[in-house]
Amino acid sequence: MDLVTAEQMRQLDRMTIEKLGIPAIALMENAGRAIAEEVIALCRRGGSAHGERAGRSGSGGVGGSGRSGWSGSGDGSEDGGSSESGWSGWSRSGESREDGGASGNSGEDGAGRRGECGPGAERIRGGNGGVGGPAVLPPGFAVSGDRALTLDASGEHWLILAGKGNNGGDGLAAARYLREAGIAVTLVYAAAPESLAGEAAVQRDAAAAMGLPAVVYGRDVIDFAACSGIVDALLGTGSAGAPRGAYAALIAAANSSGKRIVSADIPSGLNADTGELHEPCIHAAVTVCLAFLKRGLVQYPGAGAAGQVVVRSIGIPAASAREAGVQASLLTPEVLRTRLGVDVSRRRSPEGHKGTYGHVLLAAGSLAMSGAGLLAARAALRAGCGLVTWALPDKLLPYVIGAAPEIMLAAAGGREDGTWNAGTAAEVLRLGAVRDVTATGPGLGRFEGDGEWLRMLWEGTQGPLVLDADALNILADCDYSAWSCPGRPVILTPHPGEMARLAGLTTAEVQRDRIGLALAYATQHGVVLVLKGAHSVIATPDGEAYVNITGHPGMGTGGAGDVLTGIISGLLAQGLNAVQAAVFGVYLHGLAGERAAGARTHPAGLIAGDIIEAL
Ligand SMILES: NC(=O)C1=CN([C@@H]2O[C@H](COP(=O)(O)OP(=O)(O)OC[C@H]3O[C@@H](n4cnc5c(N)ncnc54)[C@H](OP(=O)(O)O)[C@@H]3O)[C@@H](O)[C@H]2O)[C@@H](O)CC1
Ligand SMILES: Nc1ncnc2c1ncn2[C@@H]1O[C@H](COP(=O)(O)OP(=O)(O)O)[C@@H](O)[C@H]1O
Ligand SMILES: [K+]
Repeated sequence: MDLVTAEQMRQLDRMTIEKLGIPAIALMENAGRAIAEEVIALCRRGGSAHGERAGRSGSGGVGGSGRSGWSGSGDGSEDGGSSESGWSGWSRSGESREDGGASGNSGEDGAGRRGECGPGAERIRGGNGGVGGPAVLPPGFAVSGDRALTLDASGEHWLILAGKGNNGGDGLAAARYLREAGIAVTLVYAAAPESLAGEAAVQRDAAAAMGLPAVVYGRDVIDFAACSGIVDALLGTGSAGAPRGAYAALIAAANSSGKRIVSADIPSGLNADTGELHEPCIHAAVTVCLAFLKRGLVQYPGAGAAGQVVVRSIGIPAASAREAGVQASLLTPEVLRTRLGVDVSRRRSPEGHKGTYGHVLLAAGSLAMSGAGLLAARAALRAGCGLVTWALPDKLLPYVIGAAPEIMLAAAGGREDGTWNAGTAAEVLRLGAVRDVTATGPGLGRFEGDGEWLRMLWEGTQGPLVLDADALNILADCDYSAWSCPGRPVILTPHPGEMARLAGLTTAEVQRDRIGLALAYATQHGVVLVLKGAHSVIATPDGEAYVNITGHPGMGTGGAGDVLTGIISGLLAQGLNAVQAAVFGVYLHGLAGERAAGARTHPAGLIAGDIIEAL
């Protein structure tokens, strides 16, 4: 599933309108219809404002998954839902929605019988809901109605907050479909209706011609208390900066009404590219994202304001995304399989032996932080590599003998107090020369001459090099652009604090636009970059980015990152290339974290070792 910026979205609109000749008003009609269908689906579910949002962030409950409420229907992308890798949160429009969903325009019931359960079909065939329970219909002729746009006996009354741009136009189109579905609507114009132009003005006139009641902010009384839900069509991808004037007032009133809010495209007040929340910003129960997923909807804090995100097709071909230079994707098993060529089933050859699956050299740990090395080494083995050698300071070795009997230990020298020193570089290089991957950083600590130590590894390591934790802090203190590079891949796995040091920014600046920063850093420095944290971003040297949504807040626990280093290294040893290993490693790490959190009495009890055991 592609992730677009507002500018890319404008380009995709233009390409569709100019190259395919699809009129802009047709796209707006599709948008309006999609929004209306999702409102109706929400009404059917009967979700309360807070109930829906609890689903989205349902990670706090016992066994909850951090993405349990995501149900993007995946139109406009190549991704179908797949549960085989625990990806049950996403489902393709109309294929497997459990809610009788919006998108299920097929008149298909939960058992997959076509044409038998849609309200239209029931009426035409005389109904089957009478005394005695559901009748078994004979096979044969059937007709189904437009179930996605039908809501019987609704008693619903929705306010449609409309801005004066195309986002407002989408909302006005949705209002007509809602009215058709039997839902009472009142249009609330943020600006004088006469100020609307283009397609939005066409929608205004169509709504007026249908006799939809309308009020105007600043002129009329707006009764939020009387409505049952709100469509937020104030600001979309054309918004700039914090909402002003009437827009700000309407957003604040909508939020404080406590009513269910369905946002058109993005919650008004959200930066569509970065996920930054302006003040005020709509807090939606559902966001009906049009055509392509906007980057801001997957980056926090924006991801927290969007509620359940549903991506709906409006007639812009999915394939045009690559043509428009879109280089970011949501990480799904489908992307792993098709775009990255990863065997997500992790098949093993029946003839395979430990030599088949590669050998990791891990240079990590020191007396006070030996656990970091142990976690990374064990995680590499659990990721499936054949052998792990853990290089560590001589003085540490006696203390870890037997801690994990599967791991081979190699004393690398170091100081009397069990820490590393610059002189160990030659030994680490010697050990690494006959292994498939070298990883370093967890529990490494800082030491005199560590910059030169890392330079020797950087320039001398022939296989893939994974740097985490203190190795990143060392790197941040070096001008490594001057270091020679033997042409092997480097994977950096910073958390936001480490990223801030690497990029010379504050942590807040790092978090402001994680996708943009990760892409810029990876391409500038020629590295694969894993920017960790909720919705980790993986960026490649050739300018692709992947956003991972597996994981759990319970993973905010010491050592969870060391486990990731081990997993990525273990996958590299098995022959995955650097991008595959980084992306799949992050995905598996998150999945294991979810499983581990689910296995605890409370997810807060999760510790890093649990993630390893859940691999
Ligand atoms: N074919 C198409 O075109 C398709 C379009 N689509 C839909 O269009 C949306 C994009 O529409 P858009 O480009 O018209 O911009 P939009 O988000 O409505 O906002 C612009 C208006 O807001 C105003 N405004 C801006 N910032 C503001 C602020 N801070 N505070 C207050 N006001 C502010 C600005 O006012 P101005 O600055 O000009 O005075 C202007 O009037 C997109 O998200 C999707 O929903 C899709 O359906 C696909 C097909
Ligand atoms: N809220 C969250 N959702 C998903 N993953 C998370 C969350 N919080 C932390 N993680 C993951 O846990 C790991 C923590 O890594 P890090 O901060 O380096 O820990 P440490 O340095 O203690 O090993 C990262 O992979 C991060 O993406
Ligand atoms: K909006």
